[in-house]
Amino acid sequence: MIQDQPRTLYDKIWDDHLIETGEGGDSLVYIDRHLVHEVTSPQAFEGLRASGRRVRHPERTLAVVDHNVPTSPDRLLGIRNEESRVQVETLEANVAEFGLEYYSAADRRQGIVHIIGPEQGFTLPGTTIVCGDSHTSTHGAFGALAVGIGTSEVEHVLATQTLIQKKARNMLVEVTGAPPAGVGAKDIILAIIGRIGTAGGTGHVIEYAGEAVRGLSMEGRMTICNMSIEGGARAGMVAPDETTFAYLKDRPRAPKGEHWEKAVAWWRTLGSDEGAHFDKVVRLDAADLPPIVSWGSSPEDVVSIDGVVPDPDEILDENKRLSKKRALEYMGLTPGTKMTDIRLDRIFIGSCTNGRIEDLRTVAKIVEGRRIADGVSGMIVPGSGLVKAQAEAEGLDVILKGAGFDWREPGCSMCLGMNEDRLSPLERCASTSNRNFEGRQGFKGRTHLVSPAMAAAAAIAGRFVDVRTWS
Ligand SMILES: CC(C)[C@H](C(=O)O)[C@@H](O)C(=O)O
Ligand code: SF4
Repeated sequence: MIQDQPRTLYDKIWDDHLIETGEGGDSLVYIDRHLVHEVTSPQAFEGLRASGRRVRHPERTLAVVDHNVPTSPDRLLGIRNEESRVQVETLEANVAEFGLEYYSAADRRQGIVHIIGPEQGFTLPGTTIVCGDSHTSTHGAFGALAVGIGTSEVEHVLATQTLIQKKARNMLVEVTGAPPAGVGAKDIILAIIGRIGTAGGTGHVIEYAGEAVRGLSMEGRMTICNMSIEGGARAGMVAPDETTFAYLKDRPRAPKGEHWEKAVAWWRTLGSDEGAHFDKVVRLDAADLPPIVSWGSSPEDVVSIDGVVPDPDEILDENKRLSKKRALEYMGLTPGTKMTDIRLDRIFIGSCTNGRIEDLRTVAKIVEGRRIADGVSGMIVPGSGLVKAQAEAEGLDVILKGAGFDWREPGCSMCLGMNEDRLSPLERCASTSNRNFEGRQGFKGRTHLVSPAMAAAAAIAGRFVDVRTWS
């Protein structure tokens, strides 16, 4: 390791955690934090049991239920769906057996795994964080190296607190300018994925930089890093700064007193050095970025709100043309249709992409004193119990319910419909989540990925609208 070479944020965290590199580049990396949820952990715990192992560092592990929990007000009475109930009960038995800290559905700190980590100060700059979940990239917003892992790797981390990885390449996404009113983090990341495609970040860790990223709150940075995986990247990161420190200060698991001062001093050194090498660089100007809406069944299928449904016949590559044609068919859309003419049946506001307090404030501001359009139903699922409590303390729930939204308990919910929150076949939904795959929100359901502002305005108008000019 040549220390005087300029290094990126990713290089620095990698070097700090590297234990050993073997043949072919396989490296053993130390893992500081491990988040666990009910979907990807059962076989991992089973593996530990089978080999008679314990969890190496229970204090570095935090477990929560999120994917399978109902979001209805009566959810503590029990889970009706057998599969979901078994998954939750299995996690509960495992955390008890292995002595892990766990937030159950009855705990007000419970929520989506990628929302509770930052909220508790479990997610910290300069750390390595893993979770058996692809959207672990969210935590990179804090200047952490956060990667999603598979179930066998979950077992490996539980048993050893290490992980085998190959070092990825460095990619810089620089977002200049300040976005116009009504345009935010979600539009920025959708635009980036639209530009680079779902494979654009393959083999890379993306660092997001530039004025527009610096200007974002931690919530906005999390939204961007969250969807790095949708752009194919291993992880996404933002160098920590004053915004990061202000967010983390006094969080339950953040360092305190003298330790805090020392930590901040170290965190300040983590940013990429001047002249550090990036293997790939992408630049985007946010200054004239329009609100972005997805039209197809991949997060790269995006278009400006003032655009039209694209015509796949114009695509030269045959495979791509056929796949985009199929996407349009699935979505029930015709090329040339103005995006603002697309009518909606459902609105879903939530998920680890946009289920945080800032998102709910944005929505409340837009819908205050108005009503959801006739024939449209809207559901708001706070990302965690603490987000919900904060929203209620601010009176947002009253505004949202007053507008006709269903105000739910926290969880992943209709982001992927592992609980009973699902679209019916052919229902069209404006969703603040991150994936618009076929069937993602319910069999034959049609998902359009949008920002919280767009979802709110679309709920009122009953169709997509240009939130820059809509009032
Ligand atoms: C269930 C889980 C493994 C999955 C993921 O890894 O991302 C889910 O969170 C998702 O968003 O599709
Ligand atoms: S909210 Fe959606 S994307 Fe996030 S962890 Fe849950 S299912 Fe995955």
